[in-house]
Amino acid sequence: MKIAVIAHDGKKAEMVSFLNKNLSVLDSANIEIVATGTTGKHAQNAGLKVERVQSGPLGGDAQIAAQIVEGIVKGVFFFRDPLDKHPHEPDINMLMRICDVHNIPLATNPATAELVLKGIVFE
Ligand SMILES: O=C(CO)COP(=O)(O)O
Repeated sequence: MKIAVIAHDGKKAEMVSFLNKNLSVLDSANIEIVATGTTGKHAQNAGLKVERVQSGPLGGDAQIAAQIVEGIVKGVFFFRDPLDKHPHEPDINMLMRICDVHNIPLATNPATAELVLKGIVFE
């Protein structure tokens, strides 16, 4: 199963630590990860194996949405920063809408991500 991970700048460290903490769970469930460009770079720099698409503001959110529409991505972990502004807010809203259109689990903070991951693993 493939999941997408995305984190705004203020949340990238939290995303890397969430992935590191759950590394063995992700591996044992054969979960592949696709990430937006800069989030993926941070994950790769921490030694994690992830596929990268474009950076979010350059269309990465749209690329992940397309993978949801195509039935490739089955869950989204999107650690949004509610205290920052994002010039590509329309793309962010579009991605969240596409998750709802296709009934794809969407975790927007680490607490929810833990619960969703448990659900995915024990599915
Ligand atoms: O902005 C983002 C999602 O909206 C994240 O993109 P990056 O991972 O490229 O920073």
